[in-house]
Amino acid sequence: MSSLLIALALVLFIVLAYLLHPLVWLIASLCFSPLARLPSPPSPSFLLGNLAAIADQENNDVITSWTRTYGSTFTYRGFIGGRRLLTTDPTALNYILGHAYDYPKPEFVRASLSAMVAGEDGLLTVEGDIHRRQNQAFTAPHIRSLVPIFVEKATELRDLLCTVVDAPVAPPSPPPPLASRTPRSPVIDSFAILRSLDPVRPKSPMNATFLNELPSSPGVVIDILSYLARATLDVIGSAGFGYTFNALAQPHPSDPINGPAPDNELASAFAVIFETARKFRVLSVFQSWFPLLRRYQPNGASIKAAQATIRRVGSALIDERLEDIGLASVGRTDARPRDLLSVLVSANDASGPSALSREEIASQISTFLAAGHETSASALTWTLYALARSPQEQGKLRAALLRLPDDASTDNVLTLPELDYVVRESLRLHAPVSSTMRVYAGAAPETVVPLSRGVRVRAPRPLLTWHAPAALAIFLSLDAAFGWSMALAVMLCAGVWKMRANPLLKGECTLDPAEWMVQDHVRLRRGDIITIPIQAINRDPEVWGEDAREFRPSRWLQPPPNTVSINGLYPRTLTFLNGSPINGNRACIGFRFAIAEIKVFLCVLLRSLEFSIDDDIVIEKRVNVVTRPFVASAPELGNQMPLRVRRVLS
Ligand code: HEM
Repeated sequence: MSSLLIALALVLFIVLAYLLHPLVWLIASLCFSPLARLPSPPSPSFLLGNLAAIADQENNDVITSWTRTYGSTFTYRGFIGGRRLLTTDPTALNYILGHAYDYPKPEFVRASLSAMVAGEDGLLTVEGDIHRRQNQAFTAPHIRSLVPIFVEKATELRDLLCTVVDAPVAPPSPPPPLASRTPRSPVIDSFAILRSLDPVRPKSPMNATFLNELPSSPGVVIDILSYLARATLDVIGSAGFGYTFNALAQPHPSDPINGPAPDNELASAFAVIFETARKFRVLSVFQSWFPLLRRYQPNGASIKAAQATIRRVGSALIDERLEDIGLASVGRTDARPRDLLSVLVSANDASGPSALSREEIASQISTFLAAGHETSASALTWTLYALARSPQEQGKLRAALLRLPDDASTDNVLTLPELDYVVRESLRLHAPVSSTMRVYAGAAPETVVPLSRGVRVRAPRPLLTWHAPAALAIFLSLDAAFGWSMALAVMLCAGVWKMRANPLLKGECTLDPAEWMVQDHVRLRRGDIITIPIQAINRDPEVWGEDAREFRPSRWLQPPPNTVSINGLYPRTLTFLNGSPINGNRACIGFRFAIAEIKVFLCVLLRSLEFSIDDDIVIEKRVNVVTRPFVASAPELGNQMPLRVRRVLS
C-alpha cells in the first residue's frame, strides 16, 4: 500500500513538475539571470508586468521615455515579473541580429506564427538548417517581372477610388466572377502603361464635368485602409501564388481587414486563422508559458476546417506549378510574370539533398500572405496618411511623378529620388512591424553581448554580510525555543518579506549612482528574451536628432552620419530588420517586393488623386503583429484610416 502511495506521489510530482516547469524556470531566472542586475521601470501588474505599456508603445511613446531614464539597454517585466532585455544600442542589435542562429525567435512567438501561417514549415517560423534550405530556394530575382501585376492592381484601385469620388453615393461596379487562377499579363518593362491608363483628367474648373473636381470640391472621405488591404491581398494572391482573390472587386465587404471576400474560400479560411491568431487574450499569455494550454482553441473546429481548405487549395496550386514546369520543359510556355510560388517550385530540385517537401512549399503560401499582405497595406496606408498630413510634401512628390516621361521605365519609377525619399521616410516613421523578439539559445549557458552605449548594472553586493550570521543566530534560537519546523517557517516568511522589499524584485530602479556601475557589455543566460523595438530605433533621437518623430523626406538627401550604425536591410532603419548576412540572416525576404509594390501604388494613385485628412480626426495606432490605425474618438469602429480623396486637376 505504502509503495503504491509513493508511486502515486512520484507520478503526481512528475506531472506537476512538467506542468509547472516554466514557472519554476521563470522564478529561477528572476533570481539567477544576469538581467536581474539591470534597471527596470516600475511594473504596474504582478501578472502582466509592463506588457500593456509595451503593447501601446506606439501611442504613449513609452520606450523613448524609458530610454531617457534608464539608458538604451534595460529590462522590463513580462509574465509574473519575468525580465526581458530591451535594447536600442546599435552594436548590441547588430550582434544579436547578426548571429541569427544563436538568437532565434522565442518558442512561443514561433508557435503563434505557425498557428497563423497554418503550418510549421513556413519561412517565418523555421530555424536552423531548415531555414537555410528554404532561404536558398527562395530568391528574389523575379521581383522586377512582377511589376506589371503591381501596376495592374494599383490601376484597378485608382479607378475604383475615382468611381467613388465621382459618384459618392453610387456603389462601385459589381464584381466580376471569381476565378481561382490569375490570368497573367505579359512582362512589360515600361511605365508607359501608366500614361495610357491615366484616367481622363479635367483640364480646368470651367471644363470640369464632375462637380467633385471643382477646386472648392470637398472630396469624399474614404476609409483608405480597407481599399488598400483589399488591393494588397489581390497583389499577394496574384504575384505570390497566382491566385485571384478578387477582393478589390468586392463592392461592400463587411470587414475588409479581418474578413475579406467572404465568398472566396481561401480568403475566408485565412480570415479565420488570422483573426484567431491576432486576438490578444490573457489566455494567450498563459498559452505562451504553458504549451499544454495551446491544445485549447476557442474555435478549434473552424480553425481545423480552415487549415484543411488552405492545404487543399495550396496543393492544387502546387500541382498547377508542376504542370507548368512540365509544359515549359517541352517548350510550351508563354511569356508571363512568374509568381513567387512558381519560382519556389521550379528552384526546388525534388531529388536534391536540400529539396523542400510538398508541405514546406505549401506553407509558403500562407507565409507570403501572413508576411506580405497586411504589412504592405499598413505601409501604404501610413504613407498616404503622412502625405495627407503634409500637403506640401505630397505636392512635391506628385509634381515629380507627373514629370516622368511618357516612356518611363520600371527603373525610372523605382529610382525616382522624390519617391524614394518619401518611401524611406514613411517606412522609418511608421514601421509596419513595430517590434520583434529574440531569445538567447547559444551553446554556452551564458554569453556576452557587446554594447557601444554601455549599460547600468547594479553593483555586486558582498555575499557574506552581517545578515548571514544574524539570520543563523535567529534560526538557532527559534529552533531551540519552538522546534526546527517553526523556525524554518518564520525564516521563510521573513525571507519573502525581505524579497518583496528588494527594489530589484519589485521592479523599481532608483538609479542611485552609488548603487550602479556602467558596463560595455550585457550578460545573458540561455533562455533570456530580448525585445527589439524596431519603431523606437527608427525614431531614436540620438540617431536622427530631436525632430526624429517628424515626417521630413528631405532628411534622406543627407542622413545624419550616426545613422550608418543602424545596419538595416533597408539602410539606416530596422524596418525590414538587419542587413547582416553573417551567421544566418532573418531579415525580411520580401523587402524588394514590398518596396516595388509601395512605389508603384504611390506612383499610380498620386498622379490622379489627392489625399487629405480632416483637422478634427486624430489617428492612433494599434499594434497586433502589424501596426494599424484607428480613430481615437471612435475606437469601437475598429481599424480605419478615413482620408479625404479628390481628383487631381491638371
Ligand atoms: C512593408 C512591408 C513589409 C515589412 C515592413 C516587412 C517586415 C518584416 C520584418 C521586420 C521581418 C522580420 C520578422 C522577424 O524576424 O522577427 C520580416 C520577415 C519576413 N518577411 Fe517581411 N515585411 C514586409 C513585406 C513582406 C512581403 C511583401 C513579403 C513576401 C512577399 C514578406 C516576406 C517575409 C518573410 C518570408 C519573412 C521571414 C524571413 C525569415 O525569417 O527568414 N515580407 N518582414
